[in-house]
Amino acid sequence: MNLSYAPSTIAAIATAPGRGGVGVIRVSGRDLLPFAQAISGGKTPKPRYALYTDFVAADGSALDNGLLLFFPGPNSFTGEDVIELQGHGGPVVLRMLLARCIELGARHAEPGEFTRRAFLNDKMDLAQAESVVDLIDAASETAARGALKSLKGAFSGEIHQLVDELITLRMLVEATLDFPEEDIDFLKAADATGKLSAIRQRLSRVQATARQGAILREGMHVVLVGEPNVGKSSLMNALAGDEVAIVTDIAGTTRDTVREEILIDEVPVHVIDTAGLRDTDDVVEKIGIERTWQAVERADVALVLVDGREGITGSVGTILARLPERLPRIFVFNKIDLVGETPRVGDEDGHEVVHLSAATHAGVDLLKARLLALIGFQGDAEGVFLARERHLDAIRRAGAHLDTAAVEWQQVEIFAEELRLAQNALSEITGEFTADDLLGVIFSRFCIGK
Ligand SMILES: Nc1nc2c(c(=O)[nH]1)N(C=O)[C@@H](CNc1ccc(C(=O)N[C@@H](CCC(=O)O)C(=O)O)cc1)CN2
Ligand SMILES: Nc1nc2c(ncn2[C@@H]2O[C@H](COP(=O)(O)OP(=O)(O)OP(=O)(O)O)[C@@H](O)[C@H]2O)c(=O)[nH]1
Ligand SMILES: [Mg+2]
Repeated sequence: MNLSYAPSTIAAIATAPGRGGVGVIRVSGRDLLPFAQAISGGKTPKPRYALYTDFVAADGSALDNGLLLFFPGPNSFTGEDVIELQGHGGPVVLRMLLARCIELGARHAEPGEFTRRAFLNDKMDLAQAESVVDLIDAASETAARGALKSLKGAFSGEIHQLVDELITLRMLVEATLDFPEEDIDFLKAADATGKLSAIRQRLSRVQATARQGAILREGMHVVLVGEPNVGKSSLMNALAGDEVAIVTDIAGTTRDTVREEILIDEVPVHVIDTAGLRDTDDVVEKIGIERTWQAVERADVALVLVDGREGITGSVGTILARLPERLPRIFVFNKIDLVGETPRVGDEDGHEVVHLSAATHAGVDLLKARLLALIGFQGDAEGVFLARERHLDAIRRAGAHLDTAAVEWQQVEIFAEELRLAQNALSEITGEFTADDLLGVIFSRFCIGK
């Protein structure tokens, strides 16, 4: 498929670093039967059956014993011959086995190279290859189930269906290009715009599902900001359900940023507690406050905490002035227990507010629900397949081309061109229309051995 691709034999430890019951080395390449015979001391493995054997060094001495699996291509994970050595899971043993594989002519696999080969050999498309990593990295059960759906082709199937419908419509439109006099009547008779709008609607449904999937995968970064002593660390602990940050009544308790990943309804949320913002001469506190601003730069949502008894004061205004305009924020009126208020959410003076008590946890659930709503998570993860920002971007571009096509359909050449561009954008998702350098970026983010 790709001529620059030279299929040398690659090998890597496939199991996680460290000690484990069993450790697996994976080897992929062409014609690996001699390799299997060499490492097993002359045995011939039966394809796809476990062979219990010594793994032997060049001098015939045993390096380890374990199970050898031989998957002759194309019926393997990569589509090439694959050998698995399932040995004892110690780092030293595995290093010795890997060194032996290198001695037998393999080279160290690059990150993602096994999956890349699976992609290049048409064992899976690009969205499926990406879902392999997403499955491994899944932060929640729902995310893992969604990733497996994508791995099994649910997302790719939706995209292929859309592409097929686009191709059918394009054939119709391109055919009329040959008969310019009757083109518009012809397109009307064939209900080209009706077909286009059906495709647009299907795309919108896929987009909505993919968006939920991307949220499940990527989660959000929430930063807690406010003046000292308003209860940021207390809220951090309430969200985490654990004493992760130090709480005292001394202003300036938190000096460094404290991070914790929590799940809200299966959505991974990275919560960042920060040093309270004020003018100070304390050198350490100054550095802490600098870090607060750095965390703000990278956040998706800011929770601006205020003491509920004081509300949004002038010094809060100074903080707000420095928040990036793009950053969505929720004002948290904390310590309502001290004034006997009940928790509530709402819109006050154009600000989204939540009144709660970090100390008693009253209202913390309301805050969690607002956070999910803010990033557009709809709570129902049933049927969601995992997707990435890259996919959403491609879907958005395809949608924009379809929208232009719908407006310009009477200019048949533009109509045809916009349909073609929409199809290309969608094909980037499955990798039929993807530049090599993008593939490099995608696979380099895999771990070694995958
Ligand atoms: N031991 C082991 N476990 C593993 C993997 C592996 O590589 N080795 N996997 C690595 O990710 C995952 C499973 N993925 C796999 C995907 C395809 C094939 C395979 O042999 N496919 C052939 C035959 C299919 C069949 O018999 O139906 C093929 O596609 O032609 C194997 C593993 C998870 N568990
Ligand atoms: N009654 C009551 N006290 C609270 C509440 N939240 C925090 N506090 C108290 O307020 C004080 C300051 O809380 P922290 O969570 O350390 O405040 P902070 O914003 O992290 O402060 P710095 O780290 O100094 O910026 C502590 O004595 C907390 O027990 C609340 O909801 N109700
Ligand atoms: Mg604190």
